[in-house]
Amino acid sequence: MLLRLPFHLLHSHDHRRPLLPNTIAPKRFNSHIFSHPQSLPRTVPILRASLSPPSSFSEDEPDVELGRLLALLPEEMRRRVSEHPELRLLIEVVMDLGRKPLARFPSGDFVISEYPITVQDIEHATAQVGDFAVDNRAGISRTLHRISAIRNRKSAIIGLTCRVGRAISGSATLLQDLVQDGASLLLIGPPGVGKTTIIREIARMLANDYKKRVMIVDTSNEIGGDGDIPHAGIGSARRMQVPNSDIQHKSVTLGDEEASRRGVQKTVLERKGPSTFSCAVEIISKTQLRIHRSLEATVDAILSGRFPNVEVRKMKSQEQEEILQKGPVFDSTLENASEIMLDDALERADVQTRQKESPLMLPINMVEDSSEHKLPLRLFCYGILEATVIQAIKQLKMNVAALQLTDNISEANALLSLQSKLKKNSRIQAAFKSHDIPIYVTKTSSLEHVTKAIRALLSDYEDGLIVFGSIDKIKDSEKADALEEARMAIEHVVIPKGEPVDLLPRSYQVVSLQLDLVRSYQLEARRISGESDVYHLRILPSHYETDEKKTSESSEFDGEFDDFASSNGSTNGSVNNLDRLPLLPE
Ligand SMILES: Nc1ncnc2c1ncn2[C@@H]1O[C@H](COP(=O)(O)OP(=O)(O)OP(=O)(O)O)[C@@H](O)[C@H]1O
Repeated sequence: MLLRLPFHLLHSHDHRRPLLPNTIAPKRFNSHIFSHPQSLPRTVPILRASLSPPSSFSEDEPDVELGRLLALLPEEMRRRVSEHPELRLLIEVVMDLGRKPLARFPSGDFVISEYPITVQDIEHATAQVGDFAVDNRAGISRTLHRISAIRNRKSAIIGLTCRVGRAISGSATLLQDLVQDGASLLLIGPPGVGKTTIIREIARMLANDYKKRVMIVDTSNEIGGDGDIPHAGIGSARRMQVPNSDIQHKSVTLGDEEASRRGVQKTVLERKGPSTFSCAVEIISKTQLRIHRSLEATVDAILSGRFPNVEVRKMKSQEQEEILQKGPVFDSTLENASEIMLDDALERADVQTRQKESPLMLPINMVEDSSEHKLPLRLFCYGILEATVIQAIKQLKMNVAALQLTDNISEANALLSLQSKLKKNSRIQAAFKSHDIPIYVTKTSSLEHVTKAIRALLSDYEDGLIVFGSIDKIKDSEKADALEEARMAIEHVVIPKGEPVDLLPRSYQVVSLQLDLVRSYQLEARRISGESDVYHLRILPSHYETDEKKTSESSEFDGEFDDFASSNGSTNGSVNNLDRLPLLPE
């Protein structure tokens, strides 16, 4: 099995790339590579694993392993943490120079000492761990603990995060069938959600339960533990250490240089070929996952602004209750698979954080329905009261969710207008015509006529005469290009340099997609009309106040109808002949 990040999803830890409105990229993605020693490029099938633990699993008693981590602390701090009632659930200890040390538990942070961390405290800790590799991580021999360093500008260590590592049998239970399918899996999740733990467990299952020859390429010794003898948590899998993780990642990472080159040239990143991974797993919490069975379809969907189809998997609540009743289990001494530590509060916090932070993480309710999700028909009304339309919808006894009113042309699938009003407004006609949006007119705005109009419109829709906007007709690659161009401009110029950027000219619909992306970064943009129905977007940095912005605010189209009607000079005069519009039967 090969676990790697695909080109289009892999970013350095601090890159943020929201692709959907109201979401921010996860803080980081991690990758680990497993490969079969005899046939490196091929993926190795992962078979269904039984849940029974291997006979010999634990390197040492869990308390002994935890003790090795606590030994990094000065004595008084060690005593305070050891007395904590949730000691066995300890997640990590944070020691930052000049600050009070913290112990992180699922229930929250615990201040270990009122005295700030000194240089001596940090030296005491670092003296007991192995060498820090280029990724700034070190371990403690024959344990799964991981120590990450923060350095100052002169490279001296000024902060440590001491993460407790545990081998947990059953942590990969929810992925059994995927493991069995043998597909390449991409695991995505925010820090500390349990990716490493799952990968370790998959390796153990493969090696011990299925007698596969498994080689773990262990980037920072997180999976097999530090030292030359791997931790028992990987079972009989073998482990290959990586001397320089920089080189390993350069096969898979889009470097900053390359990224800025692309940004400057306004070329784009798109899915050029098949993904390395057939399937992706978003780890929402220790008890909940989202499966993207076709990673390619997910990426295509997100790039084109649609919601991907996902499968949500949760541990059964009964199982959770049993676990909670039994109490959390600290380490690999688990007797059966259901004994996985659960903490409700932690889990809820995980879900909430992720909904805010990740481009792939969609609101739960949206995700769960996404496979049956049917888009509503969006109607732009002109010269007809909204109340009349709503009444008509009621009269037709149709599902209100199936038809929505919009005052944004870029979203509309159809225009319903009073004939006399439309005749007088050539700009609206031209705007709808240029966007290839069908126009329906009624002679009066009475309920009867409006109802008939909507009935006719719906029947055309069902017959396929109205499509979901012409945006659907645009090639996915064009949408992907445009979105990537906007993202690059935002992340490489607008945000870091505080400068406005003009994007390449695009069709109105594509510019609308770019505008949505810009707004998801809480930035503003102006849609500027060019020749023959071509527009381009100018992305403005936050707090960008110039005469140009003020002028553009008053004169350029920002997607709202009124602005458009008053400013779209390019379509002025190209009046559609109203007589050729479909006039609804009275
Ligand atoms: N199923 C589980 N039950 C209980 N504890 C778990 C479970 N999975 C992981 N943990 C614990 O949660 C902590 C974080 O796990 P892990 O290091 O695997 O996360 P990660 O996603 O790989 O983190 P990072 O992104 O920071 O490398 C560890 O202390 C681990 O022991």
